[in-house]
Amino acid sequence: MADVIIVGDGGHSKVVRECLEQQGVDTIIGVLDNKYTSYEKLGAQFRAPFDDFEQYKKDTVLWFIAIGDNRARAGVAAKLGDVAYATIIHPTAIVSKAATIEPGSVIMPLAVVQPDSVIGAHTIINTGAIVEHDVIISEAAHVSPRATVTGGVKIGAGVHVGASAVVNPGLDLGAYSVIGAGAVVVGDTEAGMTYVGVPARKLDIV
Ligand SMILES: CC(=O)SCCNC(=O)CCNC(=O)[C@H](O)C(C)(C)COP(=O)(O)OP(=O)(O)OC[C@H]1O[C@@H](n2cnc3c(N)ncnc32)[C@H](O)[C@@H]1OP(=O)(O)O
Repeated sequence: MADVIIVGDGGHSKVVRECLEQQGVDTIIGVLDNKYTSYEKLGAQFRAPFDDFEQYKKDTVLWFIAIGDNRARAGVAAKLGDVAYATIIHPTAIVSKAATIEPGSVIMPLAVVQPDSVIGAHTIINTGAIVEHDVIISEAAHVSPRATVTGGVKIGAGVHVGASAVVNPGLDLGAYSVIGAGAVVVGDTEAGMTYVGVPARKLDIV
């Protein structure tokens, strides 16, 4: 049982906190977000500005960055430096014993992660998403609700797979590429590019 500080107090944070509470292992002691201008107590927890994070660093505390935007999440991880992170797995998620979930990641309700897959640090496997066998996900990625990543896919850092999208087997998604909601990805994606539709095509850059 560890004390956890959550960074971020938006919609994604609400869901993360619910997952952590239902996991029933660790206890949230506070939430940092720059929407707060000073330290305040809220029941058994505190709220405080994120910019004050240095004063909350302790060997006994775990952190969790609950910010939905992939670049922002990665940026906060870089700022926080060498802290320890919680790993959050909702009790209804099915995670293979042969899968690896790196710290700072969350596996949301009803998600599935199959054998020999690796979920990199600060990654979100959102509600009902499926990550099949042998999928390697780098850090700060997001597989959105009900998306399906089929076997042997490689997902680069910061990739966002939109809700209900499908990624065909063995593909390689370049860092920070974005897959639109409902897309079916049939080829590798270029870093930083956005793909939509069935089959998925690169969006023209204006
Ligand atoms: C818990 C949660 O809520 S997790 C949240 C998960 N979020 C998602 O799944 C959202 C994923 N995001 C999307 O699908 C977005 O629409 C994106 C990223 C693909 C595109 O967003 P933008 O860059 O803002 O593009 P924009 O909305 O201007 O659309 C550009 C064009 O692509 C089309 N388009 C946008 N999204 C899609 C899509 N998912 N499928 C097909 N076409 C699309 C638009 O109709 C538009 O076409 P047009 O130029 O012919 O008019």
